[in-house]
Amino acid sequence: MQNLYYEVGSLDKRCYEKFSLTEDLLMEHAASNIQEEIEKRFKKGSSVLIVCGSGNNGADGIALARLLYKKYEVKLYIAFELKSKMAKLQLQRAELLGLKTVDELSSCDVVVDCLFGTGLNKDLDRVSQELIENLNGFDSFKIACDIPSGINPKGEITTTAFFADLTVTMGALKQALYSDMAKDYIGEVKVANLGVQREVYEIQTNVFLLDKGDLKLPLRDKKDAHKGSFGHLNVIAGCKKGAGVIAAKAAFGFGAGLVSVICHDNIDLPYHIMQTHKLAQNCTAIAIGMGLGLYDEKEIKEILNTNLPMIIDADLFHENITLNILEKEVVLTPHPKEFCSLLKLCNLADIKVEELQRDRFFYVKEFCKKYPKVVLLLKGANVLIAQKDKIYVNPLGSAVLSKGGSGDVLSGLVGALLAQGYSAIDAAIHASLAHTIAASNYKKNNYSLIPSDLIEEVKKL
Ligand SMILES: NC(=O)C1=CN([C@@H]2O[C@H](COP(=O)(O)OP(=O)(O)OC[C@H]3O[C@@H](n4cnc5c(N)ncnc54)[C@H](OP(=O)(O)O)[C@@H]3O)[C@@H](O)[C@H]2O)[C@@H](O)CC1
Ligand SMILES: [K+]
Repeated sequence: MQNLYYEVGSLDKRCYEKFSLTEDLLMEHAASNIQEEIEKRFKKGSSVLIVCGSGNNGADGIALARLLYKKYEVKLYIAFELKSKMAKLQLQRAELLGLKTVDELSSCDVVVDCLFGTGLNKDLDRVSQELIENLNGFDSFKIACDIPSGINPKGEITTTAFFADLTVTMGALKQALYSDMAKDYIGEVKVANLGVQREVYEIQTNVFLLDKGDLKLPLRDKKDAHKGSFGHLNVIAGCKKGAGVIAAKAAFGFGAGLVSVICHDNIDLPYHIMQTHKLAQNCTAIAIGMGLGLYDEKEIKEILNTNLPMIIDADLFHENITLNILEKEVVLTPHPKEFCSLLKLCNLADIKVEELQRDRFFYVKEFCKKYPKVVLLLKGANVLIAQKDKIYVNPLGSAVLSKGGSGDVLSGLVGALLAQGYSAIDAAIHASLAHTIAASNYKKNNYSLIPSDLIEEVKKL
């Protein structure tokens, strides 16, 4: 798990004040980290186009040009009149070496984007957009300095952005790199050490980036065990019964000792999954909402009123009945449209999906401020999992999962972990990790996954 920051300007400032490091020194490290990445990948003499803007992102680029000069064929392109004091100083240093700037863009082995970094404070004008689109058209290895130009501090892309193969980000990971919109643009992400180790540079944060190593599987280490030791999940199947059946199968494959589906019609279930008409006496967790459709209000109210661990999904995000349980530690797993509906039900916001996607972190924080016990898992290209003031970002998802039924598998996985005694936040985190890692292990064409494939991959984690 790594720390994420909305802004790092204050961390840079802390370096100057607390460790007596200068801006110049930090910038030298920023540039030399990109130099290292280029030297690892490209042999001497390769051509490197460095495109610089007017601020300190541009200054990083000019410093990089100086570091590469003579070993590589450096083409330094200054796109705008330099404004920052450091950019002017870096250009002076480069010119003293004899390094000349170029007036035209031409395709090179490497393109380094140093147009805008964390200082992007307005929409790109036409000139900047065309410049970025031009660079995107080059068949070069593309490196973004700090953040691909065009992504603003919220992670929003209002017009266009640089398509990086590699982003070398300075000092610490920025939250903006992990918005859904940024996902296609950042490429591989490396953090540059700016003169002190990350442990020293970074301060306490409430936003975290999950990685594969964080996954805790429900492995059974106890030898003296029986099926009751691993809980009993009750899945409430609604009108679209298939959703409940998929969730039940996923839960069984992810370690729940017993799984029952509550359904009033006869359904086709594998022999190891039971069908009942009411909650089992020994039920340890409930999964409800997927495929619910029309329902008997009294029955659903009774189920929601139990104090058992619960995962709530899909149709219930459109129902007032859900408001009654938001003071409890339940797991909610909405996709963006369902979350918009929930925000409206809670009187928090009346927004469209596009607005939510522009500022997912903000709306998740607002919701969790109002309902601090709830664990919210907001689906998306990067899943956000939040409780109270903490947000965990799972960036491991991929388009393989963009299929009907994937969400029902996730509900089953969360339910399985709740049934086995995981806390609500741990169940959401580890189910989401298992779900996304399983999908990334799927070897067939990325359009072909069906829920049973996903469950098979979960079994092999
Ligand atoms: N601080 C440190 O210690 C370290 C900082 N480091 C580096 O500094 C970077 C931050 O530098 P920064 O703050 O100078 O901002 P930057 O991203 O260069 O952009 C600002 C310039 O762009 C302009 N501009 C903005 N939007 C625009 C638009 N849409 N269209 C056109 N112009 C626009 C804006 O113009 P203005 O608003 O002034 O009119 C201003 O001139 C950071 O990402 C990292 O790479 C590292 O070296 C590590 C040490
Ligand atoms: K950049």
